[in-house]
Amino acid sequence: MTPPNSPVWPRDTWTARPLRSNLSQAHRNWLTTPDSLTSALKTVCPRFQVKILETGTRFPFPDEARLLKISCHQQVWSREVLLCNGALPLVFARSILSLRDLPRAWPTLDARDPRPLGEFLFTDARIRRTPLHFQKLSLNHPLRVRLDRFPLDLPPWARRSLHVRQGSALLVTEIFLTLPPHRSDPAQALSFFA
Ligand SMILES: C=C(O[C@@H]1C=C(C(=O)O)C=C[C@H]1O)C(=O)O
Repeated sequence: MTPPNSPVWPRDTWTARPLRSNLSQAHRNWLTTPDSLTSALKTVCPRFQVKILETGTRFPFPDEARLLKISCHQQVWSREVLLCNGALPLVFARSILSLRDLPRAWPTLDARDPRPLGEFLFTDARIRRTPLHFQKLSLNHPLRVRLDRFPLDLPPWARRSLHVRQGSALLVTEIFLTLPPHRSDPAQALSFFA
């Protein structure tokens, strides 16, 4: 079921391995960065900051509702931000969580907290993260529509994973708008294309 008067929603084509596509090695490496994206960005962005775009309760997109096993008509806790280096937006990030889980499993989660979610998602031992999945967003994907207002100079690949705490899943989706400054750490040499 899709919300009333919604556009035609794209197929759900999330995959555990980005397909061979017009992806630069640098873009692939950033897309597959394990652990905290915030931590990785801070190593190359001297003026790293989170710009909160929107917080509140929203309807999930169909491919989000399917992953969270909820209805599209069930509102979720929602937070959308830009991860920036100074005034330059690097990553658009959208995090959603079923409202019924919020107080029990995520009692301290505050959508308006100016700190990056990554600062506690990767420090709380009770939170388990699922493997990253990827999708090249079609033009009519609702996330792509969200990006229309920002400069996008990369192929529109998104990554997402669940952060699970006490059985409740926070879905985090991220899209790189432009590549951060070059990283020289050996981790960047990682490639998931066997
Ligand atoms: C999950 C992380 O947190 C980042 C920060 C977010 C925020 O502050 O809303 C959202 C998604 C991530 O880009 C991370 O650092 O990996």
